Amino acid sequence: MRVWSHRPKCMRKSEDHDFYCIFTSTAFANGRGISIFTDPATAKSIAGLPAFTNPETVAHINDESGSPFEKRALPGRGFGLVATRPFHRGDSVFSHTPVYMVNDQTYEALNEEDRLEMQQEAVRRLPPGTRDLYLELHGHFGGDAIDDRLNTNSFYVELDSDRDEKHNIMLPETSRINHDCRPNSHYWFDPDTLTHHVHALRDIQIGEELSISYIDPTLTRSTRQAVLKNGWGFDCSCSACTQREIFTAASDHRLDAIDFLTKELANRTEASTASPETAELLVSLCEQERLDGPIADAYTYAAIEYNGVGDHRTAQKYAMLAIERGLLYSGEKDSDVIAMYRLMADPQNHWSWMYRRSRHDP
Ligand SMILES: C[S@@+](CC[C@H](N)C(=O)[O-])C[C@H]1O[C@@H](n2cnc3c(N)ncnc32)[C@H](O)[C@@H]1O
Repeated sequence: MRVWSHRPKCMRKSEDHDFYCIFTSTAFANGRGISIFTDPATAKSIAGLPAFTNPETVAHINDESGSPFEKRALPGRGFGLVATRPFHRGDSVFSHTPVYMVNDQTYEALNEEDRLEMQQEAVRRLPPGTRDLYLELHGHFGGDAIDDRLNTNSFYVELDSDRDEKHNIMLPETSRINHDCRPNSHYWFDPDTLTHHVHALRDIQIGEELSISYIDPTLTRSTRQAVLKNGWGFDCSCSACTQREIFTAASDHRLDAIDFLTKELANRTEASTASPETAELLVSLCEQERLDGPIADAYTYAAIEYNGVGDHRTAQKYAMLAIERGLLYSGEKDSDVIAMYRLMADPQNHWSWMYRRSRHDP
């Protein structure tokens, strides 16, 4: 069966470069449609994914009937999404398929003028309702309207971790969620079903704005603010950015400690001084910093460290916590989440069993 609804349109910079083409399916995801600007080999592997070969996997993904939130104009932040019913931690907010995907390599591989022309064609080929969703998005930088919306709203994803295949994807509904450095929601992308899932990271009250973090929330305040200003053009006024100086200094100090401890825990050589206490301190700092997503990594380190010294019960406790939080933060296919399922089921046969012991034993 033919996958693409239009004949792919291809361009390349010169004969020394590869072709990059627009591949469109107007039927994808029950008629939502998708345009993909990538190389032919990647398009071929995308066309072989369950998202395309088994349309049922994405037939109901973008259904927002009965959505527990509404789009509202919010002072100083444009539009945002506000909860209309309470969410518990772990509740699904929504899931969507991208309407446009663009390979990162197109910036290198095509002249700027050609790249912009191709993007315009990619959006033009979408079904009218989907095209409108794209065009209605907020643009921050000015210039080419399609590119401006891409730069303001896209999410960066890896399609295949074994290949250097980075793509920016556009999800118009998810792009309505504003930023907070201590967000109440987080997302992850399933490359097999081409589906982007958003979940509540903590309980959310009726009337509370849904938020995600656009950046690494473990950065210190001045760095977070600079990245947000450069990348999205706003001065962050979230509670972590606007607390009194003495609280900011304490927060930055904790964030520096989180960075230091994480590096120590990631060091699996005999030279590492990491221990269960190191991991406990990391967990505690993440709690104090309200890092409800990154704490998944701290739980993972704690499980490994406890298993590394032969305390399998505490290792299993942290593995369970890592799974619960990791499913919200990184998804079920994440390698750490999979490793924690394995450790939970059989700690003594996990690679980490007693691995720190060799450091001390003669
Ligand atoms: C991905 S869009 C988010 C939705 C956007 N508010 C809208 O109206 O479509 C990103 C843009 O939203 C605004 N924004 C997001 N989070 C914000 C925040 N915490 N404070 C102020 N503006 C924010 C900025 O203009 C940013 O460039």
